[in-house]
Amino acid sequence: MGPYRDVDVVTVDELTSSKEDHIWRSKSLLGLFSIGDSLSHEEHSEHSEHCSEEDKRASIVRESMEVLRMNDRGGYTVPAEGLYPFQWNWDSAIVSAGWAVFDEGRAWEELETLFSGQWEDGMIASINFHQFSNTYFPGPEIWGTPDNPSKTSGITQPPVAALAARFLFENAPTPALARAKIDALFPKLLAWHRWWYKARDPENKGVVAILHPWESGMDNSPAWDETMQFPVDDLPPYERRDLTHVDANMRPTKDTYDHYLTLLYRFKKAHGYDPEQLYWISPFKVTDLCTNSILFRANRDLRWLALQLGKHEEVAEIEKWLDNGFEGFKSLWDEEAGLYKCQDQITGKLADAGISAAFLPLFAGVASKEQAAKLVKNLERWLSKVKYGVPSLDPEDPRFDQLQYWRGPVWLIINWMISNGLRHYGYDDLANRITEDSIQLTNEAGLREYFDPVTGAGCGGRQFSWTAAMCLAWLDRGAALEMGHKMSGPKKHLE
Ligand SMILES: O=C(O)[C@@H](CO)O[C@H]1O[C@H](CO)[C@@H](O)[C@H](O)[C@@H]1O
Repeated sequence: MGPYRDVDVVTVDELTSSKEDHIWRSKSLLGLFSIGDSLSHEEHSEHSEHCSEEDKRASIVRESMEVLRMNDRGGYTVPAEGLYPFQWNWDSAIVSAGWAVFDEGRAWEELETLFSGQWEDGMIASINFHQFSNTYFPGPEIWGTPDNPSKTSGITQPPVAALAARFLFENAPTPALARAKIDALFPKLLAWHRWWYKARDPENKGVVAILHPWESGMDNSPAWDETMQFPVDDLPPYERRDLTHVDANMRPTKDTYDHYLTLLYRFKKAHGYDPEQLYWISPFKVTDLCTNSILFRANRDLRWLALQLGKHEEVAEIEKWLDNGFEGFKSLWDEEAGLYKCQDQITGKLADAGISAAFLPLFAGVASKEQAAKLVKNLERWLSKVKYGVPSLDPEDPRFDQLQYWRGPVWLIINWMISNGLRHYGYDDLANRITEDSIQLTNEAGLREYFDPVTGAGCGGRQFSWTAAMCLAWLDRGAALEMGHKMSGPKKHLE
């Protein structure tokens, strides 16, 4: 039994001693997306010297709501028109928190639609293909998963959904609705988490493997440069669509795409995406920090939900995952670098790249105070080299590229997770710097997919759903709630 049994936020202190439970317990009462992380609307007013800044944020809130409505395809939200025309897994989970700020019913619907594509074995795929589109490659005809026509991709993405479900449940203006929704959703969330351990940790390492860079969500990260060295197969000719929407210098190379597709075709042709086989045959098998940090954090939130629902057997099952995960994370710590690293499960080697996911164990709550101090030292060094944090790669790494997708630019969803983690460990000043940078980036460049950490320019897709959701649920939550309140009449204030 873990010492975290009676508290609702797990930190290393709670896993190793119960001395500081009361501190974390009171912090946790502040809620998930708002753990002191956003300045409230009032604080914004006090701190803002210029009225125009406030007006700017009000217009960003309006635009964020419009972007979600514009990208709404009826029950699900596409990440961006044209570039990503289907329902993506972790995008949708983040986006549901954005909807929750002004449309409670629609927020639950986002998660329900995501789980409507759940595989029999519990997996939630990286992409749900609800409607036809020819603006994205590879689409359903290429994936060819066992459903005919293919309803989903054949791989997964970081399990953010339990975090989002807790956020929706805990902050629900209509508790009875939330209870009914969570009663139905909980078994599906649990089945997905069980799938992770069964399909991706059959050797009981405590940490799970990803089998494709697309599963990490950080698709083009230098952390995969070495692990992607396997030879590519003879591939059917293919035509990329991403380059018709976004500059080639912001997207992965042809060689990288050849590797992505080699994995896809091997998984499809030889093994029909059978997870029990994929784990053993994939030439790419990595312990990814992003996935594992999110899974650990999601287990904490799933445990919290299980406690609310009185599901004690399930609580015990989840606590076992947390205990094993805590042990598993130890193999990912690089003491010399003072960073967590991804690990190649085939060679056992830690990746040579320091990536932004190195700081996500703070979000998971799995780092010790000593490890947190070392991470912070690295983070401060990174931030001293760029104007806007947090770059997706150490700016002193020779591979750093301020425009290339996941090889330098800033993503707001990662900023939120890092700043949230920093606050848990008491690094409020650093968390504020990241929050402020995120505000400046959206002020200057709008709701872009990602941002140049050196110039602040917007990159990738425009009117991007998860960036809009991060403004609504994190950066401008106070203002968004107020605006939502005016639009839809009185409802319970969430803070
Ligand atoms: O580039 C792509 O085609 C897709 C493949 O899943 O990934 C990007 O785009 C997806 C949609 O926003 C994200 O979920 C991923 O994390 C990544 O940034």
